Amino acid sequence: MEKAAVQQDGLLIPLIDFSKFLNGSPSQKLETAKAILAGFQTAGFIYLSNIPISPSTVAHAFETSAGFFRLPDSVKESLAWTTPKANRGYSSPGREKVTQLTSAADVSALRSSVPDIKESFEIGREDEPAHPNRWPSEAGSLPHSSEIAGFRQTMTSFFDALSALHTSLMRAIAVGMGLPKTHFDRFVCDRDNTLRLLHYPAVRKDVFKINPGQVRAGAHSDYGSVTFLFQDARGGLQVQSPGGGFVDAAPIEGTCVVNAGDLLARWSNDTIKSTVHRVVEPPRREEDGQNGEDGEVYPARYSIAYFCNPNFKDYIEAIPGTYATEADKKYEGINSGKYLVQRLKATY
Ligand SMILES: O=C(O)CCC(=O)C(=O)O
Ligand SMILES: [Fe+2]
Repeated sequence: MEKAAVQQDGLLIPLIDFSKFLNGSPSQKLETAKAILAGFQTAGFIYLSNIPISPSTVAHAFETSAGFFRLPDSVKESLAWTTPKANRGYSSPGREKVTQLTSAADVSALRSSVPDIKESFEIGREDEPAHPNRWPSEAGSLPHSSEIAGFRQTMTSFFDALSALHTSLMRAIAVGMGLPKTHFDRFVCDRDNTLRLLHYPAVRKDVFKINPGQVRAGAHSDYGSVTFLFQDARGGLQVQSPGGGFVDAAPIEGTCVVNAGDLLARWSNDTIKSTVHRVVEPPRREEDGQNGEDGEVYPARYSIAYFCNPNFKDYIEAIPGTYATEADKKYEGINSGKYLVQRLKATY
């Protein structure tokens, strides 16, 4: 029986040992697949332990990501995110504004706009000539070369490992639904996924007091099929409970969080949930205020998300078994790529 990773206010997010789906007995495989599907159907979120990506690989990806975000702003800006279709490159929405809060004018500007306090870098699949990734130069002669050594290699191999994990997870969902294990293989083979490095800079604690609406990442649901999310030990991720409040989805070492996105909800005829989540300041800890360890500032938080999608060229209509008759289908079929570009256009 799996454990609960989160259990509060009617939200139960299961913690599932993925190795039992990959390497277990036939009955363990089936039971695990059913638990995964049930987690997506009820919470829209699960935690997976024992994924076939080693903790040292994940740690190395985090170190490499931190090196990227230490690059001079001018270098990062030269790699700026361009278009929803390409969906690759660097974004720094509202960063200066929120971390250098000095004047009353700044405060009121912040009140009215409340930008997310985050910067991100998006990486797509490499074999897409129309939209090349925006890699920083790793030339040894550059002043920042030590920050960025091996960046491209590290991120492309992390992308590859996650795309294999995506295929395995979709197999678990297929088995959970009583479909042939490889049902979704043909929908994920193009690897039209996005690896997003996220950095939430250190921020003064009073920013959150002055503006109660301030968050590190605003409430949203993801767009695609599933998202794999690796978070550091800071905390701050919250998931909406059935009652509408937000519940902490605390980091659990050695796990990754996986959530279903809007396109999978639609694809599943709403049998799977795409649940709203956000990132706020870290939860208050016992030691806060006693030894003044963290002082006036919340330390930086890093996370890495891998957004998975059905192949952009694919036509997405209700998965077999999620409807009894044609009249039960809640949505028209839709092209995956078109749907996702529409959604991205609305955010950027
Ligand atoms: O950083 C996180 O923990 C969550 C990020 C997220 O939800 C997103 O980028 O869609
Ligand atoms: Fe998200």
